[in-house]
Amino acid sequence: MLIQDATLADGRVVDVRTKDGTIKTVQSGLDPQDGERIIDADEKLLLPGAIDAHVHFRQPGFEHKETFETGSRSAAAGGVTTIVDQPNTEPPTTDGGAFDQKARFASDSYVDFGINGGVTESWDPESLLDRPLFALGEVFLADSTGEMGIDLELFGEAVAAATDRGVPVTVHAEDATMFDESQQSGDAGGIGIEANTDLWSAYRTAAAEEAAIERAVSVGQAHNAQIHIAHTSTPEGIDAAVSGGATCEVCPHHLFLSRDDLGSLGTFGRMNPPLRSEARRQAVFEKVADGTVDIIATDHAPHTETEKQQGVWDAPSGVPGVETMVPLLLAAAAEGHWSLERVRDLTAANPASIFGIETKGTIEPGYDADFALYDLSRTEQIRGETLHTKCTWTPFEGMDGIFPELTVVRGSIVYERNPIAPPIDIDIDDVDAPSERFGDPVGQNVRQ
Ligand SMILES: NC(=O)N[C@@H](CC(=O)O)C(=O)O
Ligand SMILES: [Zn+2]
Ligand SMILES: [Zn+2]
Repeated sequence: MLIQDATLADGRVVDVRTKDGTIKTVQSGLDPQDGERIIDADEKLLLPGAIDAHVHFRQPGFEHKETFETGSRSAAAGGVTTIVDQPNTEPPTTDGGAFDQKARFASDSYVDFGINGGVTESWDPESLLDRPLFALGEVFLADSTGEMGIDLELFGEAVAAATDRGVPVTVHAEDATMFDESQQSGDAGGIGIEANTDLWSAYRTAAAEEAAIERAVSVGQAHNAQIHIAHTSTPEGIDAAVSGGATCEVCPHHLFLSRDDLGSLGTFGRMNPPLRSEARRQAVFEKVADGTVDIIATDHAPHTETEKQQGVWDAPSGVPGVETMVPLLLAAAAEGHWSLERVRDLTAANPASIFGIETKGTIEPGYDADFALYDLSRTEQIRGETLHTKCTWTPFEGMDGIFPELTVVRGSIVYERNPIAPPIDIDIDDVDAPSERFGDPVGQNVRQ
């Protein structure tokens, strides 16, 4: 494949030649070779495929919410070429057998994947850590979907066991003893968007996140472990992670939404950790823009609309996001909030280097040919009904996004927005949405 005249995040306009799934050459003025597929990028933006280090694709156990097939199509259509699945499935990924079973399901994936292992009282560290885990995590220090919360003693044992094997640990850091129970007697409102979900934000306090992060990083330091704090939602939490020697991630919902949005989102804005005050959101945004935060990951946590149509205390926690992460970040870049290089680093280069995925995250010779092409002049409004996840809704409905035209995984086109030759059985005049096409599910485990 030869991609001609692509603009990289640093502004260089280059040709990119791939061969056998790998980037061969990056320079301008390359001549096409016999039989080579040529893609004219027309100076559109070519980003390394995003690595979303935090998704819940729900398989096995909750296939009505998502599967590797549907979740990875959503990833591909959002410019994400590697996803990392979390362990709160059924069975939970807490032993070698459960890991192997999940790995078989994951072979349906359109994009590359990593599989995390989880910790519960009944986990089997021997067999689990024997498998090619992406990371141990997310290790839940408080209950979230799946009720896998554990105490600090078990956390310490888990960190020690993972570190022995050179495996990084990702942490869901909230301290349930610091939740504000008094909120439970507040006016809960109705169901779904009528629910008073601000109570959820008031209940799972910012202080509970900061305290749990402080504890997690100190356990990490005691064991000389590699700790990554998942979905930090507060500036205090980010500072605690960074000063404690951990890396941290921020999710698009904590970057673009706040408690001020809960009036219209209701339970569709309930997740863990919860949405924070607008002032905290802005401070988190600043820390992403200035490079304090290491990565953006989505915590893509689909639940059906029916499941969300409950009261504030009964609806499940979590929102989808794998398809809208890069589009939202690029739209914000187009508005001048951060550079394209920042987007590239937060979504590709940094996750690759933090988790030691040596062949991904960079458009340079020798790396995997994972990338996506974007037309920065084509901002559109995000619509839940056009996304490819099983989840029919998005908390980002109506917000600006810049979606990819083309997504490539190890040299294979997995998603094409406006195929140059439309499929013959579709009359292009009959479709009002842009036509699009998926390639084959070529996904492989990034750890062998
Ligand atoms: N974030 C959430 O609110 N929910 C996640 C679990 C998690 O990441 O805590 C889910 O699996 O639904
Ligand atoms: Zn979590
Ligand atoms: Zn999660």
